Order: sequence, then structure tokens, then C-alpha cells
Amino acid sequence: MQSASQAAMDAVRGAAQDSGKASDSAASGQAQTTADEEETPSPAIVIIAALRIEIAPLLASLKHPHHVQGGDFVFHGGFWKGHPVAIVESGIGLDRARRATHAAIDAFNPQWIISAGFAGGLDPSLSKGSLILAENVQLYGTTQPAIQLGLSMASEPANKIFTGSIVTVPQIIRTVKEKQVVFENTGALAAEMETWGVADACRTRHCRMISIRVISDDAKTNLPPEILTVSGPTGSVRAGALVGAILNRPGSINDLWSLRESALQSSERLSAFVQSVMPMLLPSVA
Ligand SMILES: C[C@H]1O[C@@H](n2cnc3c(N)ncnc32)[C@H](O)[C@@H]1O
Repeated sequence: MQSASQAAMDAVRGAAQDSGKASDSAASGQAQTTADEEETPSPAIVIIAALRIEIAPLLASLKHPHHVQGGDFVFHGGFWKGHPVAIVESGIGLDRARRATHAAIDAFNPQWIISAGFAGGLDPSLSKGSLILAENVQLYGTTQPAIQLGLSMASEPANKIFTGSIVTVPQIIRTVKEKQVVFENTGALAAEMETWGVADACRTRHCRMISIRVISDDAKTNLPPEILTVSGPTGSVRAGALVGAILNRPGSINDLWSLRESALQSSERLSAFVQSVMPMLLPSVA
């Protein structure tokens, strides 16, 4: 299997070749580039998400998309409003997020990394669909100081946009009670499972990053118990477990279906917000 960073470069190179950029520059009489790297435009922004469903609308906005699997990840290269970008599906969890981030930095050394995805609401005043631009990230259950993140912006509660702390946890915080406990211990607006991994890699590699999260399940929502079993290690739905869950508890089909519906709405809102933030990150490389 090819290395993760090689796959990342292949995805962006594929997009560039498809768009005709590589051959245009050769045809326009500029110095001929023969080395692979020189033909590959380097994305200023790399977006890292755990699951495809979280960023599907963003992926759909790319021109000349190219998808390459490598390491444990799927890399998507493409052009967003004329700018080369890479989107990485890392799978769920801090360790995968950290490794995906190192691979992206190895491949592109981007100006910015955006960690984007769903999160469970901890602050009861945040409803489903609320957006969070994280000011800092905590690592749950440790005494490590929070990592401060890039870009700051004022909260806009009227538009359900909030800035504040988020906390990375080792597993899904499923019940209202568990969410209360994590909120009392951290004061974080929301819990998720990847941002610390991205932030820690970015700190080591001196790369700027932000984390944008959408509340997919709020503090008043109990997620169905099957959530812990139907999703495989990469968050893909395991068909056998799904059938098992439905046989064990027929009501679970409704719960899982409504989860899917709210995931689709959350991903629309997340992708729109990420796209509204990207222009703020691009001028620094213009
Ligand atoms: C399922 C995916 O969405 C995030 N996520 C969404 N809801 C929660 C929650 N309640 N607890 C922890 N992580 C959550 C995680 O980051 C994971 O990758």
C-alpha cells in the first residue's frame, strides 16, 4: 500500500492534471516541469474530518475531485473557487486524526488545517445545528493544559454561531447524564473525538489550525445505545451490527433513521460554514 502522504499528493496531482493546470503551464512556454512535485499545486488549506458524511456537501463543492486511499485514510484533492484544496477522511478518533494531520503536513505543509466535524453538545444552551469555532481544545481526563487555536471571531448567538472551548473525549458521550458530567468537569461547549489529535500534531509541526464543529446531538439528547455498536472502527456502518440492533430493539430503526436525517442537516450547515471561513484563511497566501 502506498504511504499516506504519497496518496495525499496523488489526489491533488490528479485534480490538477484533470483541470489542465499542469499542462497549461507547460504549454505556455514557462520552464518545463518534469519533477512530479513541481506539477502538484500545494493546497493552502487542508480540511480533516473523521467521516465522509460530515463533509459530503463540501466534497461536492470541489471541482475536478480526485480520491485516493493511502495509509488508513481517504484523500480528496480538488479545486475550491480556483484554489487547490485537500480534504482528508481520517476515520474516528484522536490517533487517526493525529496521523492524518502528519500525513497532510508531510505532503503539503499547508498554511492552515481545518479540523471539521460533528460534536455532541455539552452546554445546554446550544441546540442541534449550532456551530462552534473552537478557541481552545482540552483533552478529557488529563491535566494537560488546553491548546489554544488560531482564528478568533465573536460569537453570533442569533445565528447559532459560538466560540469557546471544546473537549476531545475517547468515546461517544451518549447520554444526557454523561454530557452533564463532562460539562461540569470541563465547561466546554461540546465534545468530540479528533480535535486534540489534529491540534497536537499542528503544534509539533508549527502549522496553524482551526476547529469547526456542528452540534449533531445536543445536551438534551440521549443517543441510542446501538450507536456504539453499529459504527465500525472508521465510523462506517457495519451492516451485520445494524441488522442485529434492529432485531434486538425494533424501535432502534427509527432512532437510527432520525440520526441519519439530522446528520445530513448537520453536514449541510457545517459545510456552508467552513466555506464561509475559508476566504478568511486564503488571503495570507494570495
Ligand atoms: C461520531 C463523530 O462525531 C463526533 N461526535 C458527535 N457526537 C459526539 C458525542 N456525543 N460524543 C463524542 N463525539 C461526538 C466525534 O468526533 C466522532 O468522530
